Amino acid sequence: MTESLEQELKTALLAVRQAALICRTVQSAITDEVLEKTDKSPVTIADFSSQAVICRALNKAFPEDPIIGEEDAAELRAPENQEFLEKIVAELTAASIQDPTPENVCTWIDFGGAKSYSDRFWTLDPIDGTKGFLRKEQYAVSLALIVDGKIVLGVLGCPNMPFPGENPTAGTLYYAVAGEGSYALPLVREQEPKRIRVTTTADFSESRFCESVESGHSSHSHSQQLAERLGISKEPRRLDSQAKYAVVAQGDADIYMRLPTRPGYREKIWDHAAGVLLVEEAGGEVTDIHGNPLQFDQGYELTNNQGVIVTNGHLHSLLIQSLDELEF
Ligand SMILES: Nc1ncnc2c1ncn2[C@@H]1O[C@H](COP(=O)(O)O)[C@@H](OP(=O)(O)O)[C@H]1O
Ligand SMILES: [Mg+2]
Ligand SMILES: [Mg+2]
Ligand SMILES: [Mg+2]
Repeated sequence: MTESLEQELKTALLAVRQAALICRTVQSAITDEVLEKTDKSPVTIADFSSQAVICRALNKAFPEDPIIGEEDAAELRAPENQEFLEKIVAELTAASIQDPTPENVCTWIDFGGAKSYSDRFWTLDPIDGTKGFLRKEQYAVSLALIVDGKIVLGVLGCPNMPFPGENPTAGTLYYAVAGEGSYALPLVREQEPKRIRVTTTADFSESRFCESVESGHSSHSHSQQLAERLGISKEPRRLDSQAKYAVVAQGDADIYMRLPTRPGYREKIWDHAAGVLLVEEAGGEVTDIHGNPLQFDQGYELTNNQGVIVTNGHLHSLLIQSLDELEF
């Protein structure tokens, strides 16, 4: 292990595990506790609880490090959302988090309020795939450390991804360190991590791809066109969140396509950073739809990139070539 990142990895694994277990408790209990954000997307008690727990832990261990997180506490501070905030306090109390007063909870969430690039920062998606979370399907708690524009550490907590040999509800905790490979372990307990690797599939006719459940996040019509051109006949696997990166990293699919639904949308760094390192360290390749590397040194968005293409490496250049012929 890169000696200098040992403490970072330990802190990140502990925090993501704790947050993912809180999310699981909330998911099993609620269906309707949703706030609507200004962009109309949903956010739940679990999103806020997860961000609070992880930012609190990071701030304690690395007080100098900025955190670019998806959520902020502005709406929680509004008087009409006091009851909602109290529910977050109750979840954190039940999880034995120390001193979760309403004020502290808002402060912890807002530790994740950095917006711009710096030489060393964390990026956090407290629940990636909130829509999947609400459907009781896949979602992920995603945390990555970026140093000099390079992702050096990524942790992905996936409470609904089965770990081989464990009870299907055990969930999986994935992590990768730059230069050290990608690993999986059960979410519920300490165990020797298992190295994961991408497939060696080199033929599109034998390949399987995955994509978003939400056609508003990734164009299903374009991926279908592309699959026809390339002779991909297997049905796509549709699942929410960065669990798709994990699926490619552990060899359960060969490709993950995220094809733009509208030209102006820019991907958010917290939707990708941990997943990208997980796939790269498992031997795969990640670029945008033009074949350019994703640039994590632009702030909270991938300003210079459009869409995302993830493969086992063998299929990458042909896929990018075929994409060039489609209109976006
Ligand atoms: N038009 C769009 N194109 C691509 N991604 C989008 C999008 N609108 C929202 N998203 C992102 O899609 C993420 C979910 O990805 P997926 O569809 O793969 O599950 C959301 O993360 P959150 O659920 O954290 O808000 C959100 O950031
Ligand atoms: Mg969201
Ligand atoms: Mg997300
Ligand atoms: Mg999110």
